[in-house]
Amino acid sequence: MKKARLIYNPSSGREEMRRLLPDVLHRLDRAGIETSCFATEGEGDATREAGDAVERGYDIIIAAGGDGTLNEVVNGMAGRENLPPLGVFPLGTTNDFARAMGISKRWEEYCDLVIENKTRYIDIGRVNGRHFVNIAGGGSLTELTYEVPSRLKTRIGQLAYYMKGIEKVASLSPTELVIKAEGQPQMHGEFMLFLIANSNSVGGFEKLAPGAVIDDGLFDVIAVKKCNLGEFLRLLTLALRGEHFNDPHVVYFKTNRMEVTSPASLVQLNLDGELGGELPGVFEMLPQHMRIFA
Ligand SMILES: Nc1ncnc2c1ncn2[C@@H]1O[C@H](COP(=O)(O)OP(=O)(O)OP(=O)(O)O)[C@@H](O)[C@H]1O
Repeated sequence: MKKARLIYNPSSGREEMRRLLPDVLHRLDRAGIETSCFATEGEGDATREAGDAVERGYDIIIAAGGDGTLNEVVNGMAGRENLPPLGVFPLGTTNDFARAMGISKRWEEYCDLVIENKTRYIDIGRVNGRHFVNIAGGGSLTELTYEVPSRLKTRIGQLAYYMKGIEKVASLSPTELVIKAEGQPQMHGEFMLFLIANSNSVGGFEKLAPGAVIDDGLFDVIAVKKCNLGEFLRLLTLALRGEHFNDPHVVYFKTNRMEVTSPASLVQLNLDGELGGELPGVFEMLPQHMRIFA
């Protein structure tokens, strides 16, 4: 009998997990996977619990929640020895990672993938001792994802992000950054924002980094140079269609290591949608560091 630890955030998305839990446990148990559960109560719980689950030798860890819960579980696991494969039940509002990996929202199908042990390797990003699976970024608009209150997301879903986005656009401003990336000339200038993508589904924009591959050992970096509000809004609409790469304000390249500093101001980092410290940051790749069921 295999042993699995299911770590779930009961507040994620539309709070579906409580309702699904008995059926999920029954399906896994019938297939020989004995699963115990842990419900998070707040920040840091999923990280602690995932670390414990690796140390206690569970054969499988499952993260059920949004991208924030997944990021916490990955942070509890990454860097440890003998990592078990990770399952991802997408129950959040956006579920960027699950979308990038083609993970089904139908829980029965996903349980069957876990039962059949279908796994693949994924790269993990690291900055200043913290990890991310999907995206790291900083600058204008990137603070949006962690400023939207969880209760609002439960009530109105994705719309909560759009509302906050409209509020934020009014206060767009550039930041002075120095970007040193492996294989690239150093850049020093004013930027609206920078994004370091590990997967190709970022902030609900599926075409923002279409070239990003989850197991190629490389980040896709997109930085937007200083521009005015009209130019920025135009870029956003181009990005929806994946047509932003030829815009003169966009810098795009691939790298496996990058250092970003902000000489003049404090710049917070967004890691998978959550607040992840601040610059300076050294972004490093842990190639094919983990296996996930997908
Ligand atoms: N029981 C709980 N009640 C309220 N918040 C919680 C609870 N457990 C964890 N959290 C917090 O929830 C956040 C993560 O939420 P998560 O990403 O899973 O869902 P979401 O916000 O609905 O989805 P998405 O990130 O896709 O928008 C973390 O900041 C964590 O601290």
